[in-house]
Amino acid sequence: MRFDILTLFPAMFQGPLTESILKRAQQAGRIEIHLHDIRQWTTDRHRTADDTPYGGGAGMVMKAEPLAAAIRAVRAADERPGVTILLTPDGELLTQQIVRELATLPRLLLVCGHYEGIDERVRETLIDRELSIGDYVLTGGELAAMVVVDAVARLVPGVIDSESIVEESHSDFLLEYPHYTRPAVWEGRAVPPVLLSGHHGEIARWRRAERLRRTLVRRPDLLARAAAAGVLTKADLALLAELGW
Ligand SMILES: Nc1nonc1C(=O)NCc1ccc(Cl)cc1
Repeated sequence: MRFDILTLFPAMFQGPLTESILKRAQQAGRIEIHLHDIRQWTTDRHRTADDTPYGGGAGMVMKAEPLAAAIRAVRAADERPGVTILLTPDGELLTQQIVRELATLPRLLLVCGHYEGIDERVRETLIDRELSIGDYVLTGGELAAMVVVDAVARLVPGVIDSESIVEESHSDFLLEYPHYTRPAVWEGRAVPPVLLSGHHGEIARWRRAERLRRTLVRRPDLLARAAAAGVLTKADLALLAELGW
């Protein structure tokens, strides 16, 4: 899978995309990440990528010409079809469902907005989808783009071991079960005995029950979505009834 990131601050991506899992995934050729500095497509001496807003008001707006030229040039750089996404607070809220959908694409172009916004005419003509990583405002779209790359790349085959993807939380709307490792007792707190029992069926039932209980307590909204999606079994519903759901 190929990721193209269009940004005014390519240097911000050193670190998250050049370390650990994403670094290994790139070295293994599972994913490609190309960074593009939007200023490369400015045409004036001052390399102007933003300007004051029509109608007045504070802040600056990203100019249409350089951004549009950058998007068109980057799209043309690879024949694989891609979806062009703007990261912005007023986009569709990113969920694991959307991440899974994006991970099936051959290519993603991520446009990192900045300042007060980008010229609306670029959004109308060149942006396919607008995504937000949450209801808060960042200084720009770069961190959001890193989040999208991280979440999507980890679902690309071969990037992480496939069994941990199957079990992961939010894959079926439910939160994760609690995890433990050695020592068996830490500061007087013992690991739940069932996990040391070797009874794999009981362990699986305990873990499922913990996922349901935690989701009920922490994210009842997700539980409702799980029910609506039909991913709760009769045993789940019976247990949830005991928990008062
Ligand atoms: N929350 C978020 N989820 O995705 N992006 C954000 C975010 O705050 N971006 C800052 C920002 C600011 C201006 C423009 Cl034009 C675009 C993006």
